[in-house]
This record gives sequence, structure tokens and C-alpha cells, in this order.
Amino acid sequence: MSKGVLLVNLGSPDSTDPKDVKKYLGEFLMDPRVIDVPLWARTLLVKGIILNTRPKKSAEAYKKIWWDEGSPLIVLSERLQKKVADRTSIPIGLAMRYGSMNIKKGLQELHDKGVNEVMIIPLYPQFAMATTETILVLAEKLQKEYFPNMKLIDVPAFYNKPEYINVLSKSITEKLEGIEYEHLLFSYHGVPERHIRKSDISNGNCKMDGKCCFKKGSEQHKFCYRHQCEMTTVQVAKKLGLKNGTYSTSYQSRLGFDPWLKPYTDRTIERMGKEGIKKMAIVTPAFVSDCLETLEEIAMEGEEIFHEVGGKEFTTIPCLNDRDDWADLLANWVNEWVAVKTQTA
Ligand SMILES: C=CC1=C(C)c2cc3[nH]c(cc4nc(cc5[nH]c(cc1n2)c(C)c5CCC(=O)O)C(CCC(=O)O)=C4C)c(C)c3C=C
Ligand SMILES: [Fe+2]
Ligand SMILES: [Fe+2]
Repeated sequence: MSKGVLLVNLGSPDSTDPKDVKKYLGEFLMDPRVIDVPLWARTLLVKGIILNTRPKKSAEAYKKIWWDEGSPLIVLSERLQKKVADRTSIPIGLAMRYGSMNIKKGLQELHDKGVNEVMIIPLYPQFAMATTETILVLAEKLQKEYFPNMKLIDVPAFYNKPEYINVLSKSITEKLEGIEYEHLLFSYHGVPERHIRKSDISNGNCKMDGKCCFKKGSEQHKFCYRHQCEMTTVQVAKKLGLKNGTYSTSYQSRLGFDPWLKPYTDRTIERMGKEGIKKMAIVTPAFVSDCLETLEEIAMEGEEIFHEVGGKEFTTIPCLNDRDDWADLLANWVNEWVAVKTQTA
């Protein structure tokens, strides 16, 4: 077998033109693992309502964070891909779940290089139906349809792997060196609570009551996004020696009127400012690359909310992006997998 890797991130529109944003959002939000209602209802909601109003507003937001080279999420993912490729000896591809750099193209490029065993690495530390699962399901479908002789290997969520926690903790320490802060907020992308129930393999284990996601036992939490986010916070807090009450977890970027994971980030930032916190820092561990949700929603909107209610210093910690130690870590996982071949060949 000839091995290769496909790194997969979420994707971005081709440009900040509302037409491109509409096309991208259409593909993203029509994914049944993102808006998980029956097709007729999803079509009505997405094509009948959201796509008529949101693209213009989202395009304005994208304009605020767009770089000369393109979408930060794509550019940063490409830089990471290059660094991982420099540290490994097999082809390292990059694809996006939505948009032009799609998974089919990514698999095709690897196939054209003679690769017939692909390790799929979703660039998400925590498992979610709307991210990891949709990538793996689509990759498998494409493999069956177009690449019947290709074998796909999945990488489990790495939300609690010590080496990942080390790199994330180091990125926080480096940014906060010499900076005073009273509270460190860990803000994760939210999902509707319903998604947690749907992915709950223990049938009802997850009560979202603030207790069950802290229970020991990895098997029942294998697909619990909430547990995995909470555990990333717990592990990093332990590593950094943070005292109880000086850090917390919240969830951002909700869409629609269903209940999403709580507490909500915007309300948490507001509450903290109102309670008299003057200096806060915020880290966004559900994202490995800075993107609209970190650069605009947190670094711009979040800061504005904090200042409006009396907060003074709002420090945002960059995502892992193309940090050398993050590229080293991914490359180590790849090289360990490559070594298995050598031993069994
Ligand atoms: C952990 C990662 C993510 C989860 C889980 C997730 C779930 C999720 N997202 C939406 C709706 C939107 N997300 C948008 C942007 C966006 N989402 C993620 C990651 C996760 N989403 C990223 C990295 C980005 C930024 C992309 C970029 O180009 O920078 C957007 C578009 C932006 C906007 O219009 O606000 C929407 C919409 C849902 C509904 C959902 C789970 C059900
Ligand atoms: Fe999202
Ligand atoms: Fe739970």
C-alpha cells in the first residue's frame, strides 16, 4: 500500500462577494448533519429564509477579516499543510468540507500521486456531527463511488491527547506572557443541544445538566462534543495550573432559535464585564485555524461587547494555525503511522 494524508478543514467562500458567500453557505447549511431537519424543512429554512438575508451580512463580516492572499482559514490551513509535508515523507493533501477545495479533489490528487491508503485528519480536536462526522461520511461515500481501491483510515478526536494539550497550553502561555488577566474564557463553537442527543451512543447518558459530561469513562463520550470541549478545558486548566473560578467554558456562533449548548459566549462576556471583570483573555480551542468565528465574532464583536459593559483589556489567543509545534505534532502522528507499515511490510 502507498500511504498519504488528507487534512480536512471546514472551508470558506471563494471571495467576499455576497454571491460566493451565498453559494458557500448554501452548500454548508444544506448539509443534513449541520441543519439536521427533514429535507423539505431544511430547504425552506435555508433556501427560503437564511440565504435571502444572511449572505450579505456574512459577506460584510468576511470583508473585515479577509487577507490579500484570501480566507485566513484557507491560507493558514495551506501553511500548515506545507509544514507537515516538510516534516514527512508521504504526500500530504488538503481539502475543505465545503467550497472549491473539496474532498473529492483532495482524494483525486492523492490518487494521482499513486496513494491508495489515506489517513483522513479532520482538523477538529473535538468530534461533532456537524464537523468530523460529515467529513468522514462524505469521504467514505466518495471513496466507494470514485476510488474503490483506496483504503481510508480515520483519526480519532484528539481533544484530550496529552501532546495536543501541551501544544495548546503552550500557545496560551506564550500569548499571555506578561499580560494580566482575571479570567480565561474557553469559547468553543456551539451546536444545537439536539446534536448532542443524536450523537449520544449511550442513549440518554448526556443530560446536558453540567454533570454527565464530567463523568469518567471515555466510551460513552466518544461522540459527545460537549464532553470533549469540557475535557479540553479541564486538561488545559490543569496543565496551566489555573485556579477554580479563574477560567470557564462557553459556546459561540449559534444560529436559529433552537437551544444551543450553553452558556453562550456573548452573554458570558457581557456578564463578566457587568460583574466587574476588567481584564479577560479568551481562547477558542474548537478551531485550529483562525477564521471568521475567531477573528470577527470573538476578536471584534466580543471585544466590543466587553468594552460596552465596562471591560478594559480583552486578549484573544490565536488558534494553533501553523505553529511549528503543532506541525511537529501532526507530522509525528503521520510518521508513527508510516512506521507501522515498515514494521508489518
Ligand atoms: C468546531 C467547529 C464548528 C462546528 C461544530 C460548527 C457547527 C455549526 N456551524 C454552523 C453555522 C455556521 N458556521 C459558520 C462559520 C464557521 N463555522 C466553523 C466551525 C464549526 N461550525 C468555522 C471554522 C467557521 C468559519 C469559516 C470561515 O470561512 O472562516 C457560518 C458562516 C459564517 C456566518 O455566516 O456567520 C455559519 C452560518 C451551524 C449551523 C453549525 C452546527 C449545527
Ligand atoms: Fe460553524
Ligand atoms: Fe454529557
